[in-house]
Amino acid sequence: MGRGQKRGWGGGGGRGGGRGTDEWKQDKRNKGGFQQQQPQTQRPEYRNAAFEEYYRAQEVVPEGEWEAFLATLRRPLPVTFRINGSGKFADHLRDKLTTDFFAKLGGEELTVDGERVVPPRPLPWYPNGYAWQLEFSRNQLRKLPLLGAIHEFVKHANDAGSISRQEAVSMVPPLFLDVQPQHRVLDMCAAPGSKTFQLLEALHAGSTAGQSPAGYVVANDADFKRCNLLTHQTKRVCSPCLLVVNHDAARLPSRLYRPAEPGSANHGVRGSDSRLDVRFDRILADVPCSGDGTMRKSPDIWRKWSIVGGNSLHACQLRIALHGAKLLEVGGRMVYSTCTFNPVEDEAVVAELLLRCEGALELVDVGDCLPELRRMPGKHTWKVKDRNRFYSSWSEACGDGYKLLESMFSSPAKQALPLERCMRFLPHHGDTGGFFVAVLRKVSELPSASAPTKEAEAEAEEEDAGGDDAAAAAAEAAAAGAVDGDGGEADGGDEAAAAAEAKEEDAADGGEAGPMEGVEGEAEGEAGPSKAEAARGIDAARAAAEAGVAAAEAAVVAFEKGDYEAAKRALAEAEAASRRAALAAGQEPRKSKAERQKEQFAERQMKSAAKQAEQNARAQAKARAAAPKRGAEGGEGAEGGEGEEEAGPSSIAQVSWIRGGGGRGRPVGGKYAWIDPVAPMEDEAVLTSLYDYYGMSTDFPLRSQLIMRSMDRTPKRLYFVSRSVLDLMLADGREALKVISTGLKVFERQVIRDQVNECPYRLAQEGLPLVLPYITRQRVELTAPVLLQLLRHRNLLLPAAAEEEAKEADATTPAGNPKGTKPTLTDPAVLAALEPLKMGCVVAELRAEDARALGFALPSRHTAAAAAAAVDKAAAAAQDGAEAGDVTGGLAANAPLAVVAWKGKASLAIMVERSECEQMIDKLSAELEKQPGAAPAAAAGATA
Ligand SMILES: C[S@@+](CC[C@H](N)C(=O)[O-])C[C@H]1O[C@@H](n2cnc3c(N)ncnc32)[C@H](O)[C@@H]1O
Repeated sequence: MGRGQKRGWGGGGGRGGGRGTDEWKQDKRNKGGFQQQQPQTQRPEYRNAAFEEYYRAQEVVPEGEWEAFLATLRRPLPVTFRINGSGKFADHLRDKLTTDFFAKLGGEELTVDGERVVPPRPLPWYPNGYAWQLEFSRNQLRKLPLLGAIHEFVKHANDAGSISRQEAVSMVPPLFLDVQPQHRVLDMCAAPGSKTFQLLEALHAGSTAGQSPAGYVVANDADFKRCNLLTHQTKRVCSPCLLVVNHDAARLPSRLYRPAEPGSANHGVRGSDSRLDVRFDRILADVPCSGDGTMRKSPDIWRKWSIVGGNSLHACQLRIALHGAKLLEVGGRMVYSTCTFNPVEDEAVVAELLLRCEGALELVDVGDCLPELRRMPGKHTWKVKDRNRFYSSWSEACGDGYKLLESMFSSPAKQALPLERCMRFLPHHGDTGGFFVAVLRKVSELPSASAPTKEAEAEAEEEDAGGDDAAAAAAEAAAAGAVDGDGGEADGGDEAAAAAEAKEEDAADGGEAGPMEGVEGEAEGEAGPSKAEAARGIDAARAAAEAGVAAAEAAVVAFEKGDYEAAKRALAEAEAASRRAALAAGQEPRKSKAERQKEQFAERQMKSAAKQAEQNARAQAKARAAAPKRGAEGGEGAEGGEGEEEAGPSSIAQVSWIRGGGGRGRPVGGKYAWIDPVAPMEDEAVLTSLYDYYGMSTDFPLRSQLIMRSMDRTPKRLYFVSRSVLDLMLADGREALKVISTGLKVFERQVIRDQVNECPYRLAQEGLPLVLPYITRQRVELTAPVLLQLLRHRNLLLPAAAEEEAKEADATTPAGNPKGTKPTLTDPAVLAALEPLKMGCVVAELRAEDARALGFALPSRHTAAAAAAAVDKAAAAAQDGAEAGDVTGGLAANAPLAVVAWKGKASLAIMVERSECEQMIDKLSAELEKQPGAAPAAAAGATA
């Protein structure tokens, strides 16, 4: 496809430099992820002399390939996607795409208006043929119905979570990380979460429904809003093993402290807290970068590119990488990646990291892995340029260079490192974007890390005990400001402030000088205030921010009392203090992140107070009303039950621990008061009703691993967290971790007004694969045709109600059909099985016999002990290098076919999103059609 042509499913049109942010914008603009290319006349000219001069000089492109490199960069990016999960369903999707669609396109010779249709191709290096590349022009899409059908299919699959659209080279770093189910994994710069998704999939590989792997993934991003996006994007993995946190990656807590239990001999004794050194087996440092490898997707970078972007991010990237090295377990693996070609952000960071770690970290030779993935070896020498000229060495630049750091330069010591083991992916080699990946292994403790001094430890405890959340908030605001809204360029002042505070954190963290030393100093020396100035700024920032937090807490108290005027005054005070904190931290007097968060928090409090008052009034009115009202019955209508919470001060839950925010109902406001809390569900009445109603085996750890994200006694949703994630949160008694989200939604509150409500919670479809094996009641098995019928119609009348309907239905339609007759459940075996079940939530699942015949996962029933044993077995097998099984559990895509449904008086209705239903319909009917002698009608399911 030539430069002037429009691509039907192209990237393009993105604003700004950062790939992460740009991916986010694309996702927001176009849910299906397939956007139309802008007409060429609206495009900027794809030239940038500074870019060309810089990269010609760096010699990152092999001799003779420069024109091909530039030409490819100027073309839009083909669409690439990967199939989520693995095992039968993933294979089914791949095979369907191949046989039903791609094969029908024929070979190379297909043309539309003389333009060749590029055949879809699997990415040859991606395992199992699960990743594909498509490249159709808009004209082709319009004129060739089959391409339109492919477009629709892929769009639906994307919506339903069966595939993920992701840039080809962005799929690479997780593949080199080699995550196994027992690993503690950290994704340092995770939003919007496409790689976190892959990491979670790898963690769950080999587990079956009902199992949680022993490991976990901590996904971090400095940007609060993007953390929410990350939470949303990774929801589809349905994992209880994910913890999303919001920190500057270079300041992620490396130690957690757990106070002695109340009642124990040491309770309240200073210094008696137990300490957990936070370490990870796998770390992905996919750092913020100048993003010029994404030019094909974000052509704006052609216009914006300048040398400043990469140079100003180098120190931040190095700080993140160094902190990653510190958090890495000995024997563990870390992948450092960027989407830039720039050696200053790539090899320079890796080389400096290796030198500072003095042999504790080494580059892994992955030359044998993914041999079909073409790559260029890393470079040993490169040049550094400031706004004036190129320099070949630090000695040449140290007097004259503008805002340059020694760590940016190559040196004889760096040249001796095996930097050729780094990998650079060039766009014209695989028709992709550009990327850089280095795979590192920690072979010993970092220098000086193993023996922090006594003073440093005492200092660290002092610092932690002080609970300087305000300073942390100010620092995080500064750190987050280091990347502009479009995900790329550092702002010198913010960067320096963040760096200064990072230094403070390092001291508090045990004074591990060694490899960390100098990064911040250099950044300060060149780009920001002096150390003394920075320290004074921090003190002032801390004082102001503490005042801000106190005022915000006063605002919360006032809101809770209903004194809105006092609350507004306190909020104004909090805002002013927050502005002072930002100024003192060396930021521009624009609104800081902390300010915005506090404002949003206050706004939420205001809304929640108003809602509470309204609910109170409603509850009172309801109590006064004598006559029972007819309630919603089943199906989507029943979801209205969510608003049925009682209100008032008595509705605040009393729990044994809280992490994160707390807000309303939390006596001291909580460290991160503006974030939803994480607290255990400890209401015995609710727990008992869950166990009883669903007949859950008592070894399923609802009592310890069910959490809520609000302090209401009747929270709307209940989430299940894996033991490993829970342990991490419990170890964090001082709330060093700023938890944004965790847990897999397993129950949702559901109250039906005219029905005795035996259990106030229905199951949530996303948590079903996890809990179903432990459920012994309220399950009904359906034959494949009946399940298909239910999925298609969503609501099936029960016979008695159907008779009523029929009586009411007068005469017939003009076509002679009975008027008003709705799809009805008539299968006697299913009706008999449904009969003894209580009204309310039920699980409708494909019966074992049909599942076996059609090759689906069997409905499973097992105990927690058996699941734990299976997890251990899988972990041991993984450690021995055995292949993971072909079933990936914890992922809805590979669970047995089952849906959350509602048995009402008149009908059986399912409570599953339409797009998910469509995927199930597709899978089920495809398998039914394959059955010998299957009539198309049978495959289509009964329609009456
Ligand atoms: C390249 S994007 C990450 C893309 C992501 N790994 C993915 O595959 O979806 C870089 C991310 O780093 C975040 N970020 C920037 N500075 C950071 C810092 N100091 N600490 C942690 N995250 C940071 C940005 O908000 C952005 O989301």
